[in-house]
Amino acid sequence: MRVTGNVHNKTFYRLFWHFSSYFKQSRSHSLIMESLNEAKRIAARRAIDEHVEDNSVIGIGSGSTIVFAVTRLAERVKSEKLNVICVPTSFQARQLIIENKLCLGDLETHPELDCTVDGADEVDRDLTLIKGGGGCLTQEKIVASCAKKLVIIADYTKKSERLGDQYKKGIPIEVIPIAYVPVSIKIREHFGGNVTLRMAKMKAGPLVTDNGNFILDWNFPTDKNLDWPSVNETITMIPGVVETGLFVGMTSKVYFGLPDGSVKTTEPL
Ligand SMILES: O=C(CO)[C@H](O)[C@H](O)COP(=O)(O)O
Repeated sequence: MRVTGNVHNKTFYRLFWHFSSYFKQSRSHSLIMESLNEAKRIAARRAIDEHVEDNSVIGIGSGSTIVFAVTRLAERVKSEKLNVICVPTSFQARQLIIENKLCLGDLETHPELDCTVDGADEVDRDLTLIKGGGGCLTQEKIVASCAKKLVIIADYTKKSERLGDQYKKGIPIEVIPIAYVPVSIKIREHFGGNVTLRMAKMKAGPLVTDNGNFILDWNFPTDKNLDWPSVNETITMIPGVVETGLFVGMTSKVYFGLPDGSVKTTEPL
């Protein structure tokens, strides 16, 4: 009887320890998520308040941070009765614009935009960006290239000195499906590093972009001092490459939401 009692006690304490460490971990995970979401929200809000005015055409980026920007934009359009046309950079952005009852435009009717607001996966000290973590880089770059300003909104984890310091998933590159192997080989031979085909989640096979293409993620060598403008140019010239997630010399201003509830802004020198 005593032996059985001890066994029960041990099992009980093991289970107790297991569940309490599980709850501690998931509590700290949700605290981090809350802090990141709050940082995204304040950055998005400031950017929309400072860059959107009546009668403007705004590019709407993709990702999780842009959701906060669209929410704020919808609030302002409603309360201030603003006339704003929104040009999406992805299917997700299009849905956000429609769900928030904003006015949907496109590049055929509005080829010149006042401003594009978008997120980023990483922003280095020169405001060179890695974008495309969500697979929407090509339309994001096209829309940004048509705007007078590209305003980036991000939480504090996206800020880095050099690309690759924070974002470890590599540089996304959109490719025509038949070309994914030769493009991967050429990038590896030219610059080194590792190139992987991005796979879909909840669907067998590769991820297919809004444009019907594939995404390669290039984990570039971090021990070399890569010159991003020339890297971008070289990769873009490889037949089969549609666009890279490297945004060089395009950023007008970055809004970083910080953990203390403030927003740090950075502009090109
Ligand atoms: O480039 C993007 C999508 O292709 C996003 O802007 C980037 O991935 C940032 O996303 P999030 O706001 O979720 O951090």
